[in-house]
Amino acid sequence: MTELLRTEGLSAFYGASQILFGIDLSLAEGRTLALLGRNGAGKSTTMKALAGVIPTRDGRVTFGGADITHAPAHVRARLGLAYVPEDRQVFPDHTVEDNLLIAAKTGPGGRRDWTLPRIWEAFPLLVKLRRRAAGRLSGGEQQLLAIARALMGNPLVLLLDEPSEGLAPIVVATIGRLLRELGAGGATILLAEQNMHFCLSIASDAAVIDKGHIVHRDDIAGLSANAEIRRRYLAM
Ligand SMILES: Nc1ncnc2c1ncn2[C@@H]1O[C@H](COP(=O)(O)OP(=O)(O)OP(=O)(O)O)[C@@H](O)[C@H]1O
Repeated sequence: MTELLRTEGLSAFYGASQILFGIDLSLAEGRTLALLGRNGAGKSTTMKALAGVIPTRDGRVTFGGADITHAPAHVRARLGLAYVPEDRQVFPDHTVEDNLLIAAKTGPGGRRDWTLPRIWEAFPLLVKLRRRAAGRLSGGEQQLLAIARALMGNPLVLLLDEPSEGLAPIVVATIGRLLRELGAGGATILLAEQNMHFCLSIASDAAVIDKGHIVHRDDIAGLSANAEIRRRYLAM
């Protein structure tokens, strides 16, 4: 298995407050890794540090073998790391279609797997919304659009920060189905989530974060079977 993304001893701060304490993660091509933890555990901070939105104070991040520890966000994006933040950040005044077209580009190594027609095929819900302003979509529709927009850049890795958060169960199920299909199609995904149940049929691997430390690693089935870890770190 080819390792695509790796962190070693990653630490990050907000001002003087240390939030991440030596995070070690490894994501291999074609795998979906769920980064699970409670509210405030450090999931979003890890995703921001990987996306280059906040600086890494200590440690090392490599992507496709290249050291990107101090690379700015736009360089990481160009190398094929696509980040979908918790608040989605679609362009509210642009239509769904324009949001997608703005993001269209050939990926690393000339990848062109994702085009507008293929997005319409994979996201049938977006087809009838194509002329609607993104700001007028529901939260779930915006989440789908944000994932579709990330794919339009033909990335190597998707970083998804809590895609199920705050959404109705039926929408969560739609997003779950989509991520499962992407994974089955060979996508490589890092998925930050509080909701382990959402990850069960999507992720292959799991890492549990608590107070800025990785406290447990397993495959997702192993984590699901580990009542003690779930109770201690996921409150479930
Ligand atoms: N901009 C910020 N400035 C200072 N502290 C922050 C900031 N953002 C987050 N924190 C703190 O960092 C810690 C980790 O937050 P983070 O958002 O990474 O957690 P999380 O696991 O993603 O939780 P959530 O599910 O609530 O998003 C928390 O203690 C939080 O209060």
